[in-house]
Amino acid sequence: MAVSGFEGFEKRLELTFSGDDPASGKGLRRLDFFSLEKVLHAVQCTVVSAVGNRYFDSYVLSESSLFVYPNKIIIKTCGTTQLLKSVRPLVDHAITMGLTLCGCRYTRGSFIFPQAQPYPHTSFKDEVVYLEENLPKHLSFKKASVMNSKSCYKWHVFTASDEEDMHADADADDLYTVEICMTELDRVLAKKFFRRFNDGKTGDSAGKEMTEITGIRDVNRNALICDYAFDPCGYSMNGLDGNRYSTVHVTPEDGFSYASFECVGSVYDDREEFFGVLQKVVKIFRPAALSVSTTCPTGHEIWRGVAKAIEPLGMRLRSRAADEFPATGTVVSQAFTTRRK
Ligand SMILES: C[S@+](CC[C@H](N)C(=O)[O-])C[C@H]1O[C@@H](n2cnc3c(N)ncnc32)[C@H](O)[C@@H]1O
Repeated sequence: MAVSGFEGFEKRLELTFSGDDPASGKGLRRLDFFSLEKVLHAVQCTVVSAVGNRYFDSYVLSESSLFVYPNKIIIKTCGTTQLLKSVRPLVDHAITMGLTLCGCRYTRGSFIFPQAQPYPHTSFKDEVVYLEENLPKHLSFKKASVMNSKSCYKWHVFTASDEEDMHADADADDLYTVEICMTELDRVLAKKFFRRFNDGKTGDSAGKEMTEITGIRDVNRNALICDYAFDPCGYSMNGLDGNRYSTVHVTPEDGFSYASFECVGSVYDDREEFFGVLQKVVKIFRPAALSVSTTCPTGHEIWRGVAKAIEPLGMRLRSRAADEFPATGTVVSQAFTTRRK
């Protein structure tokens, strides 16, 4: 842990692969646990809990989460982890399974303690150079951007795609991703993510209790939840609802408190339901500042209405930035703070 405090802001990497696995259809899910642990060792985190369903496997990590689909891997890590060190080994493992990397997306907010980050996370420039050096050369359609650059909530985005991904039918993918980063959590609410000294509970049982008492269970009652409470504080959970994941991570310590929520949805889903989820999440933490970043197939404006959902909760939209990324779609980053700020 950094001397200054725990870095809650996650780095998030999504790798998409092409190629068939007609025998089992399991693709990357065939990657054995020992190999996964080795990759995570390079990143400097470990698995603390795991659960899978018909569609994907989910792992709660000592520093956030990992999701493995047959043709996609999403890793999100916080603290001083070296997430990008997973790129090479994951691409190499995939090759042994007959899969080829066709898309890469890396996103993160602005670190609270940037000076504590190890290489290659020392700056966004270093991260981009590292990615360019470690991604296969056929991913030649690249773009890097720092969005909302005037706000304290800068949103860093890097994408790379191959020719096939560039010409894939954009309408075939109806999924969007929402990443919410919250800071300066309400102190009373943040206390719920602390454990009592010697509570006699396991990380799993304490996690289950936090999921219930904080209202996280109510965000999506259909989800199968894999949760974990750290000692003396901190919380992580992965939700599995069919082929869709959601994830919550909490660093409740005063002075650098942080919580994140991420989920996927379909552009054809009921928007009101999505806004309801946003409101539930904000009410669980009542942060003084938050950002909502949506990544969505171009032409579907999922970001519209986000401010309408969040402003009635006493927050004001301070900045909004949008940008297009090849084969990825439209990314919109919106930053809010409480009205009193
Ligand atoms: C891993 S969790 C959640 C991470 C997530 N990115 C976030 O900050 O919301 C981090 C919280 O757990 C606490 N924690 C306690 N033991 C930990 C451990 N062994 N590894 C990582 N975090 C631990 C940290 O102090 C912090 O409050």
